[in-house]
Amino acid sequence: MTDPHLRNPGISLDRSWFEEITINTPAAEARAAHLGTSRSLKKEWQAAWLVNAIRCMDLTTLAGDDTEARVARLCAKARAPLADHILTGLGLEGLTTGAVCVYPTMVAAAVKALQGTAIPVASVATGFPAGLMPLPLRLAEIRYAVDQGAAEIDIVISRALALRGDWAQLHDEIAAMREACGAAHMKAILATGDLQTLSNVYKTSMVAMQAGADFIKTSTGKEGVNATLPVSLTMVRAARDYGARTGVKIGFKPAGGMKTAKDALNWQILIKEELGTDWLKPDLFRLGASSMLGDIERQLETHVTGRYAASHRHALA
Ligand SMILES: O=C[C@H](O)COP(=O)(O)O
Repeated sequence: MTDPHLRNPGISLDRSWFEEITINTPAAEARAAHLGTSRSLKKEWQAAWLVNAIRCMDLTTLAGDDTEARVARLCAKARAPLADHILTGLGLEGLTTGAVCVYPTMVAAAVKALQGTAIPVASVATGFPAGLMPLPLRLAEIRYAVDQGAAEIDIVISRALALRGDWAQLHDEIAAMREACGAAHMKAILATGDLQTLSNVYKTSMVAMQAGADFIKTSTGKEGVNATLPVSLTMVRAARDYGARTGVKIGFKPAGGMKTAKDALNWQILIKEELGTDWLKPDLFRLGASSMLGDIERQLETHVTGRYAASHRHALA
């Protein structure tokens, strides 16, 4: 993240901010469906929004067979996300992704591969993706990733605490994680596919922000259901409510299962309509995705050349 001042100091747990809240699921679903159809973007605007999606992308690899060589290739893509002729055709230079996101043991390789750039390395931590490790080990993993050079830490919350409404312990855990992050910005992954209701999503979002999360993030990419628009709407409204009470701007990161340029547009429309254009920058918005860049690159190539490109030409990410 480029602006070190954009931090959320957090506050003590205050249940009155969320305890009485219930989210009307059909209304949230209807609003989300409307967002996807409400705008038809003109070609130039569409290209500009797709370029912005790249700027805001946490280009991710989180696979059991990750290697330093794969991470190095991913970092090369983060440095130069579009082929030269597309970049030139768009009249751009110096475009990079928002960050690269990897497992803790891959942070050093990513830092090395990104030397000489301002691209931050984000690391998942705290027993990603399930988070089912003793708290001291989860905190030690954060410190390890920071020590390796991660500038951003994507923690996972304890779903069991959220599901049984143990907000005090959830707040304490997340606050301890925030402290372990030190200067690294903290994104709190709620794993919303595990949280059962949108009301739980709202409450958990609020507790994570009260505990000091700089960003709230939907999913690990490993739950049965990952980023959806109704869940995202619920989370950004919680972020808006937290901002109205505290004056602190919280970032939002949808992640998991987003693969298309259309997804990139839909989520940006959601952010613009709910939080405003101020949020459409890497300090406050990230798209977490391992396989969305290829489709965006194809769409931008079509825009520049007027011809549709075959998918094999943009194989990585
Ligand atoms: O944080 C990012 C997600 O893990 C990426 O999920 P994905 O592989 O479904 O794009």
